[in-house]
Amino acid sequence: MTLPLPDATLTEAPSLPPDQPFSFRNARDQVRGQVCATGPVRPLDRAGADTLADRVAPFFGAARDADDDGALIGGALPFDKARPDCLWQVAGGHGAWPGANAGGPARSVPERRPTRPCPQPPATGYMDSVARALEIMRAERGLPDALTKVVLARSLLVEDRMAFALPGLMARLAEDPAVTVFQVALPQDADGSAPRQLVGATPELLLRKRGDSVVSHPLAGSARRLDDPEADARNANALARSEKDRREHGLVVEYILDMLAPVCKRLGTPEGTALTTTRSMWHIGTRIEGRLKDPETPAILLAAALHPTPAVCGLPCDRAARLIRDLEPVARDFYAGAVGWCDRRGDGDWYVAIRCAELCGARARLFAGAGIVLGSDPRAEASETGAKFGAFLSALGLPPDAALSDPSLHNQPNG
Ligand SMILES: C=C(O[C@H]1C=CC=C(C(=O)O)[C@@H]1O)C(=O)O
Repeated sequence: MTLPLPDATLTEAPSLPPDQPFSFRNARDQVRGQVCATGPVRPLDRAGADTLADRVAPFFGAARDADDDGALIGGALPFDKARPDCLWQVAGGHGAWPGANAGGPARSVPERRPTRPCPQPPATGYMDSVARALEIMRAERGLPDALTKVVLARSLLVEDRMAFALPGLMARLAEDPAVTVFQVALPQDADGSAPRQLVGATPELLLRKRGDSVVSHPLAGSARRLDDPEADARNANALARSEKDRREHGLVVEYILDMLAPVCKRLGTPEGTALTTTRSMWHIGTRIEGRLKDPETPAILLAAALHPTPAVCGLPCDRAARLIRDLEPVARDFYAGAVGWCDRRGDGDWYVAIRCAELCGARARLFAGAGIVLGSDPRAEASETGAKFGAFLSALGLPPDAALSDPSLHNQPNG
């Protein structure tokens, strides 16, 4: 059973707007690949996605008068769209990149090493949840409304003696040019604890909008990168040929195409499906391109409509979300939500909030999930989530395979 999240309205302390409400850096995008909020900063009233259009309307309404003044809305939408989001309205996006202050040439080596991560749930508990989801899928096979996919996550708690230093962490995450490194300031808890930040290095573009053009690049189906080039290539080939992974991926592409079709006059996958890679993971990816019927539709609303895709939730969406709530012991909050920004023209970039952690002072809670479909193996899915922690763990100064050393991941296949 997931521990319930506290009611945000009761527990949040009224806090000052943060100096750095959000920043994004994508090394491969030369045009708008770096967006770092710059003040003055105003929080948007926090509520669920059903009121998002009304809450952002004044921002876009001002566009006609301001005629593209550089102002942005950005931040994070939670995994559960009924929960309050965390959005900031700022004067512009040309502020300082937090990672630039990291200093020192050897960014890959942080000054201190935190304690060993504590898995929640332990790998065995995660495997039990995967087995339970598979049981449900097998029992429902062929029925209308049958559960066909659910993305189950687990978390690692990492504690240090002193607060994590954001600049060094972000600089180390940004060493991989294949990811978008991001930081979003989250609302502070009422107990006056340290400010909370969502920090990550996501490989997955939920939605990019420029004028009437939209792009989404869903990823699903994964394999771990290996140091040995031959073994690494074998892993990639096995992933490309895996019927289970291609099926797991196809469900996400189909879902996004179905969601975008009503708002697009043209829509397709001109590059087809291909393997993509970060420094630590192989993924199956498909670039989806479309032309909007109404180019004024803001990116933030399109992203909120698409989210959560079956890359983070499952199918049918509401049933998968309920199972996630029942089986995951730690509430996701903003993990597996969406992070991004949007300008007054409605252009913007929104990413799937994965390969990330919630930082609060000297505590970091990392999350990683894996898509479960018929044919998934609980131990392999637990290992996959272990591998997905790798990039963030090494940015924290821990061994990237720290979540893979659990003995239960190396026993004989479970039945
Ligand atoms: C849910 C996560 O990854 C998603 C994105 C890419 C590949 C995935 C997979 O193969 O299961 C997941 O759908 C995560 O990293 O926490």
